Amino acid sequence: MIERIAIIGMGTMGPGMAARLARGGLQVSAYDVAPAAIERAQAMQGMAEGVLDSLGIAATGAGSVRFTDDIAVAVSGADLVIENVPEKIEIKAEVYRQIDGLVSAETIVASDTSGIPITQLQAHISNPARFVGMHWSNPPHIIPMIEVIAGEQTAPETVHTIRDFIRSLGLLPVVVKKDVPGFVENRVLYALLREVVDLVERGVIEPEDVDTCVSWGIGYKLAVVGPMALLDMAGLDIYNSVSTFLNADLADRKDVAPMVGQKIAAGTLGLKSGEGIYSYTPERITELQRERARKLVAIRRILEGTD
Ligand SMILES: NC(=O)C1=CN([C@@H]2O[C@H](COP(=O)(O)OP(=O)(O)OC[C@H]3O[C@@H](n4cnc5c(N)ncnc54)[C@H](O)[C@@H]3O)[C@@H](O)[C@H]2O)C=CC1
Ligand SMILES: Cc1ncc(C(=O)O)c(C(=O)O)c1O
Repeated sequence: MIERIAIIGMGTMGPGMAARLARGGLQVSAYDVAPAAIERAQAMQGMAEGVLDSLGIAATGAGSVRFTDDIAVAVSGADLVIENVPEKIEIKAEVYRQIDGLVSAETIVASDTSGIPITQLQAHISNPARFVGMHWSNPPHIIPMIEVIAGEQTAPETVHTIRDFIRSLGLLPVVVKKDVPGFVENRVLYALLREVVDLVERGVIEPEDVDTCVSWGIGYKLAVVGPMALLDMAGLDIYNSVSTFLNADLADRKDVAPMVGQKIAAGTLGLKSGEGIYSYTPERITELQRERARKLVAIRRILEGTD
């Protein structure tokens, strides 16, 4: 039974995850190596709780989030540790080395990796049978789908425990059957992102217009009709006809588009640096976060039939 959870890494994903798990009645310990990240995560709890209220997610039991700057305190007695540090194998491996001697043989260690194969990650931990991929989607307190991925050495019961645990929280587990890079969600997303970056780079369309095209075209529709169901809605004959001339013309570069490297070299990373594809003032960032949360909540409530 999972009751005590440690989250290692309180950056973009950790704070919302902590709030959502606490709302499910869990005792959450939240740790980060950077004191500023802990402070920011503490400050964000109120906002995340407000969003959970507006989603109509009632508290099940007396869950809590306790912040600590000591990893040993964080993982002590944990039934589940969720590693949530940057997407670099060496950083994740160092965390596994640190927690290895601190957790029990029963503790499940899960990684929120966006797509590093679980088989590669579990090579760095002494109990790989209890190691599993648990890939949340951003913002994690709002998006209900979580991918569950086994590596070659993950025990089937570890996958079942995490899948059932996610379900018990009222969330939607999707078990990915093969440990492919990017799993499923990010393979689909990155196929789309490669194409839109290529279209903008080639001057086919402006960034604002591609956002309108995707959000109000396929994006809006896909929230209601999944891509496999969409094939039936359009007709497989249409898909076949379009694919015969279009597939050969789609972006297929193996490296990352130069536009992205140029922006990173200029220090323009997106919201976190105030400029990326678009420019943002600090006020606009706060406004956007509120507006996006409000709209995602409204759409989710409609899709769930609660509004
Ligand atoms: N940002 C996103 O949209 C999503 C990210 N992910 C994945 O989740 C993981 C975390 O991503 P983000 O939250 O975006 O990263 P982030 O860079 O925003 O935050 C990572 C946090 O880890 C902390 N950290 C670094 N080394 C540490 C260590 N040794 N011990 C403890 N804390 C440490 C950093 O101080 C930072 O606060 C990555 O694997 C990422 O690929 C998964 C889903 C969505
Ligand atoms: C750009 C990007 N990359 C990775 C992820 C992820 O799920 O790991 C996301 C996300 O939205 O969650 C993302 O937007």
